[in-house]
Amino acid sequence: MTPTIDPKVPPQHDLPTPDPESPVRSRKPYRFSTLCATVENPDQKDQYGSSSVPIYQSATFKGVGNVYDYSRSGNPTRSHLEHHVAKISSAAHALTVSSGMAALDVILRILKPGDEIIAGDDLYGGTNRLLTYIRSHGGVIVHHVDTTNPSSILPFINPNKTAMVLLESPTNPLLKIADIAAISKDVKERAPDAIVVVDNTMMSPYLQRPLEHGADIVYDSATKYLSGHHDLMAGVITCNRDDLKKQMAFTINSVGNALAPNDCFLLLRGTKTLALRMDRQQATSQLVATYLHSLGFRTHYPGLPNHPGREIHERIASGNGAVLSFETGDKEMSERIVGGARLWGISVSFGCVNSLISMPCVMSHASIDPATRAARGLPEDLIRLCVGIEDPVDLIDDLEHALIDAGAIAFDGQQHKYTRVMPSTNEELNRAVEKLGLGEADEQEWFVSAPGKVILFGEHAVVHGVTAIAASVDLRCYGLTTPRNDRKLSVHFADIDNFYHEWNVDSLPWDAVTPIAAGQEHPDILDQTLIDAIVAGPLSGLDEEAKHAKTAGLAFLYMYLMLSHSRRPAINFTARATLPVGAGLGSSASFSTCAATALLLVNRTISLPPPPQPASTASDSSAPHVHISHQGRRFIPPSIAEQVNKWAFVSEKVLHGNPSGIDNSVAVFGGALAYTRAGLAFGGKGGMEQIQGFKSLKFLLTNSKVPRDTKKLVAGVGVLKAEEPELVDGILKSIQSISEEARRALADPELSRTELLSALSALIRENHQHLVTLGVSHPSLETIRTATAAPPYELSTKLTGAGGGGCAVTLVPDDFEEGALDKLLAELVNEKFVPYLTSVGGSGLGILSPYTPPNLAQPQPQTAVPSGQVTPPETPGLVQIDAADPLLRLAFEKQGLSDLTQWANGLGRWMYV
Ligand SMILES: Nc1ncnc2c1ncn2[C@@H]1O[C@H](COP(=O)(O)OP(=O)(O)O)[C@@H](O)[C@H]1O
Ligand SMILES: C[C@@](O)(CCOP(=O)(O)O)CC(=O)O
Repeated sequence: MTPTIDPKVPPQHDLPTPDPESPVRSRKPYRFSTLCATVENPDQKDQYGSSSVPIYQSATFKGVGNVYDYSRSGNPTRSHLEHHVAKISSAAHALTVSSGMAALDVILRILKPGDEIIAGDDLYGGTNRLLTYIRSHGGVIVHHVDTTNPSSILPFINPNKTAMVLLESPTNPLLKIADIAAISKDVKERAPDAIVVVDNTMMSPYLQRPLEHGADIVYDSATKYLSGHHDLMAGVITCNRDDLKKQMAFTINSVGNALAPNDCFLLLRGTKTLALRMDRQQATSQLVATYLHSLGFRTHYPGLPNHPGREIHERIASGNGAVLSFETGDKEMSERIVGGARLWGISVSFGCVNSLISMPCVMSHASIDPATRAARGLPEDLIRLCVGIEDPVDLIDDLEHALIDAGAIAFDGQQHKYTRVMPSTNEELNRAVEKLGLGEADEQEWFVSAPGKVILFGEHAVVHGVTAIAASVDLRCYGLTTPRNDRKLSVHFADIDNFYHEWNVDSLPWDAVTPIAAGQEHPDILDQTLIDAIVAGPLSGLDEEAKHAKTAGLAFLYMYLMLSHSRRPAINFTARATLPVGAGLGSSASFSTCAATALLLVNRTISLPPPPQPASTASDSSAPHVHISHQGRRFIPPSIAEQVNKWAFVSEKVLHGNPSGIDNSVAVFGGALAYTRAGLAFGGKGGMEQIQGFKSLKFLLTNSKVPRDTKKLVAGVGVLKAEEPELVDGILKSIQSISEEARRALADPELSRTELLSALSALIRENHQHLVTLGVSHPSLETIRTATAAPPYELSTKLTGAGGGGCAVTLVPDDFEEGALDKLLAELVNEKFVPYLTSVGGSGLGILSPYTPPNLAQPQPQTAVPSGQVTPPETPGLVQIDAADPLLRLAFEKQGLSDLTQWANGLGRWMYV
């Protein structure tokens, strides 16, 4: 596919600049508005000299071999229009069809199954819908990336597969800027056959001509500025390449979606005033944007000095257009503003001479499901304004009235002017939670959590392919990402000596990253080059004493660099856990799961399914039934859980060298699992299976408080296995049969409760002895074992996790007397151990829903309150919030550890795997 026209040389137009009349003063080429107003086609002179192009309202044309025969294939009014559009677009060819979406459809039909498209992630809803359709019905692979960052496209360009890159700039409705020129150059260098397509509707050919910046095809919804009056629907396509024009003209003729003669006439008339309308509309837009910005609303308009893409936009376009959007901080307030405006008509679309107001999330972008909207950072409270040609004073006056009536601004007697009424602190906080995941480039907030684990049988042996049995514990790690606006990345590990560190995003070792191609998974082996680059770069200045934080930082940075290569978001990540760190209860896996989930969400590698349906009422039997009782369990689909699990395993490898994967699997999936490492399967094929029964068992976990190093302990068993293979193999076999026996006992309905408990007790003692032989016990663990085994307790205890210190787990029978338990706990505490009576088998990975109304001020009570009893108000816990800081982060970091879980649960609805 070689272009027959050099796109760098604009084609000559048929409205020639008149010859110089004087040798000293030459005539200049006609300017845009002159071209617009002058509809002339030397090849189509009208026989009567009509001043306006006539409407050839005829389906057929008589005769054989004439220029026109059937209006589906060609019509004189349409030819006039297409000639005119090509002229004002500086294009060799123009085609006109029945709508902007019809234009995109014609363009997309160039693709074949298996082709790949790279498209933006802030696209018009209709474009998104059509792309989704061709993905599911046309076998075309669509990658949505942040096109406002040219380097985000690079990892997705495949010289053999990328067939099209679809851009919008400015995007609608967030007005983000894509560098069409730089992206076109990058694409052409890497995939010369790929076609760059630009939706230029927001700008029109007056303000931006992407063909001049390297695009191959440009299309406009001519329903907007080109026609200007919202009295017709049309789409135009322009290009310089003959081959592309031929192919698209073939499609138009085949499907019959060319623009009808009457609409061609109206569109031709509309284009004559394009420049005049646009000049007025964008001048007023600048005034409106400045007005809203000065009131303190977050306003998106490329004409504002703080617009992040302003410089690029000025390079590729000659004006800022007449669409802008702003955020109020409160969806209901936005609805009141939109409802209160009179001159601004509530309507979808834009480009009309009349001004319009809308809320994209409930109108033009409603066809994008809420989860995708959230993932792509479209704020639910966003108001879009499309400015018309009315008097600017009237427009601003009307908007001001709507803002006042909605309570968004109020008169400040001291300042003698209207100022913004900030949503109250709680509303701001609610908004902060509501914005979880609703981030645009600089707005990612996700709150996630994952449980720790207790291994009942099979630790260490599981590394070598033996089946292990583990369950989640009700102690959790929490992770929160919040946006930063200073191009920095920071981590705050509150549990590791309150470690905090920040880096400039752009100075991270990006060059050392080999991005993982779309659709591929992280390889089994870690990228040592990247690890070395992180250790030698961002981690090099850190204090040697911060060893644990450094390892956690390494795991976090490794995932950040791999996952954020295209987006490079500036964020803070804070982790806090109610779990003891490094005690054998899987703190590293729950941390890894939180970090992996947050990074996958921030980078939009995963996005949540749409919000749950509202609960059905008894009177509405037709509504889908929703299980309120499961409290969001099973909301996160297995595909997302598996992806998180893979990345959590990557992080575990960074932290532990050769982990089995059991800890992260429990942290992600929750419940109780029989887990066998894939690839090594000792007792059969690898995999994991949920097992029931643990929830009803009572366990005592005792932290010896002796620090240990999982990596070294796992490596130590590896060395022993190499040195004494027979001994270790024998132990592995025995542990395999212990796990199998435990699984059988738990699943056996015939076994009485007493028999089950005594079988498990025996297996616990046996397993512990094998771990002693493997050399991973510790005197402190033996002390705990002896104390719990002594009369009158006579309980069975084993070490759990890597051993060498850390925790021991003790099975507590149902009928174990409470007084005896208290006495045992007191003895353990007396020995300076920390006992926990935990419950096991609860939920795995949780993500705080971005959909539900949050409840920051009043955490949900955790226990059921008998009816009739008044619940005393909970202490909000959110006190002393520094308004300058991101509220949610501050509240999270300040929350007391003992209340952390209750506080987090009270924030809103958690969705679990
Ligand atoms: N809440 C946390 N914040 C930051 N890093 C953590 C956290 N929890 C665990 N880690 C990382 O995991 C390491 C502990 O792993 P490990 O010794 O295996 O303990 P565990 O048995 O609890 O998983 C820590 O040194 C740290 O690097
Ligand atoms: C020893 C081992 O079986 C469990 C490690 O648990 P922990 O790090 O002590 O929580 C190692 C593994 O399975 O990766």
